[in-house]
Amino acid sequence: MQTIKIGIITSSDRASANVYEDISGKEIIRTLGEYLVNEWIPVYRVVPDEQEILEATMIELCDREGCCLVVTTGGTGPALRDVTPEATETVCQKMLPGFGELMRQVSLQYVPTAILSRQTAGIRNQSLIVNLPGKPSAIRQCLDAVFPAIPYCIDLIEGPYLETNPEVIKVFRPKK
Ligand SMILES: Nc1ncnc2c1ncn2[C@@H]1O[C@H](COP(=O)(O)OP(=O)(O)OP(=O)(O)O)[C@@H](O)[C@H]1O
Ligand SMILES: Nc1nc2c(c(=O)[nH]1)N[C@H]1C(S)=C(S)[C@@H](COP(=O)(O)O)O[C@H]1N2
Repeated sequence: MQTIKIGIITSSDRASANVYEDISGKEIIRTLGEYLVNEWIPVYRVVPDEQEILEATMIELCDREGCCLVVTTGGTGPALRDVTPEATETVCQKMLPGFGELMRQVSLQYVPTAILSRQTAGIRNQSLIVNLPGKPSAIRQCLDAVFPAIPYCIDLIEGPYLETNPEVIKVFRPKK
């Protein structure tokens, strides 16, 4: 059986320059490790907020590394250098706007500035790309909201069968 790979991309000028430690990317890896019962390998990159670098990194993780899922953090806001949603839209053939809609709705329970995130998700070939905000606390809040739909989404693009620990998070697969 093929190894399941999941990509994690942190888009942050300061984390990529080692001004601060990348807590958010590591929190994605930790959270997915709690959710999944499958064996999986993280493919982790920390890059500056540069659209070309983000696009190249997403393409590398999807096409060359064969990640079925790529989760990004950071660069989703209105700041001049925030370009993660643009990079995601450029590399994806199909967008899944429901991911951003749900994550913003859930995040509003925590911060009124949740509406400032343009986070989205989309499909590139057989990979699902999901954007999360940069704040470390946003990672678990957003993943807990959307992860129940992710394994079925990956089934639909003929990726690996993801299984979770139901005591941590329950996934939903409509009965065939
Ligand atoms: N990857 C990360 N790891 C740890 N803390 C982060 C990370 N990303 C953001 N933060 C924290 O959240 C705050 C707001 O994040 P935001 O994404 O707006 O940063 P930013 O101003 O775009 O800067 P940068 O791109 O250099 O991270 C940051 O000031 C930092 O304290
Ligand atoms: N759950 C959650 N969502 C959140 C936030 C947060 O702290 N928690 N911060 C908001 C803020 S202040 C901004 S500017 C946007 C974009 O953040 P980003 O540019 O780091 O991706 O995410 C928003 N969404």
